[in-house]
Amino acid sequence: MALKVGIAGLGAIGLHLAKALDQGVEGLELAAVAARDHAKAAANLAGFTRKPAITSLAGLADVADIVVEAAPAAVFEEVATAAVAKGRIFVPSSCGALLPRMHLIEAAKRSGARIIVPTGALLGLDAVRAAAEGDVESVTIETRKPPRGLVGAPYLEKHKIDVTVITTKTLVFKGNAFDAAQGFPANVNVAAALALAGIGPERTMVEIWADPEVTRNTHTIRVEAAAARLTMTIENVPSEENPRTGKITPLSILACLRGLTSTLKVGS
Ligand SMILES: NC(=O)C1=CN([C@@H]2O[C@H](COP(=O)(O)OP(=O)(O)OC[C@H]3O[C@@H](n4cnc5c(N)ncnc54)[C@H](OP(=O)(O)O)[C@@H]3O)[C@@H](O)[C@H]2O)C=CC1
Ligand SMILES: O=C([O-])CC(=O)C(=O)O
Repeated sequence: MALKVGIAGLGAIGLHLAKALDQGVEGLELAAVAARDHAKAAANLAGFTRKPAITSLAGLADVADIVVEAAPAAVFEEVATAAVAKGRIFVPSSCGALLPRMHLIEAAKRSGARIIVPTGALLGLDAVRAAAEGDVESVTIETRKPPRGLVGAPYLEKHKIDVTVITTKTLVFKGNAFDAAQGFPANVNVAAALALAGIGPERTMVEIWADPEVTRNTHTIRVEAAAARLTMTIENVPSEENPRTGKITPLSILACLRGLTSTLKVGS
């Protein structure tokens, strides 16, 4: 029987994922979505072959085996708490919001839920996880975004940094992944995912650059480990709906969901 999928948020990630599931993915069925604006959601779902139910954020966990969170970080807790309490498979996009809520992992152990953080807009988490089974000296991520992809970040507002007037590449943040995720909740979920895959949010170091010379959201990770040295870069095409979000993100989550049911799964 197909696993039922619920999606919180129908934006750059959620709507693309919903469309892909509606087109048919073996072993998965789109059962429900949660949206802020139900009329807008109904319009977005109008052409779907099988219309999913529209529920509340917490209500997704009542009908879905797999709850995908693809909403603003501000509502993460509502989706996550219900999914974990009901023992579902929880797939967070706003994984930066998981860092200050590690109690959810203990709650998942009690309920039987699983929390599966997708690679999302990043790359190489298979190799980082493998390296972290041994000794790792350092993990860093350097993120370069067109300035418009950083607008609205609380860290920039707090420090009165106006990225819209930047004309040359500028380092706007340097620190650990925990602080990066708090200061840039809609911009560097990749840093949180990297931290969770490797050596944790305190030891994972992050640089964020506002760079008018780049057109893509570009992430370079560097790992110095006993078993290997890794340097990898991904250059993400920003999505039309949300320039902060690379187009690869819903594709990565789709690949992650396929991996939950497929007979052949490639990569760790
Ligand atoms: N892990 C990763 O690699 C990546 C993670 N992300 C993160 O994933 C999350 C989603 O990103 P993205 O799809 O680009 O964001 P969008 O802003 O494009 O979409 C978010 C959606 O959530 C909806 N929404 C807002 N409030 C609520 C609510 N209370 N209940 C239900 N739905 C709500 C919005 O509706 P409306 O438009 O009507 O307000 C919108 O449809 C973000 O936190 C983002 O930072 C993004 C890229 C990569
Ligand atoms: O990590 C994020 O939140 C989004 C991001 O940088 C990208 O999509 O390239």
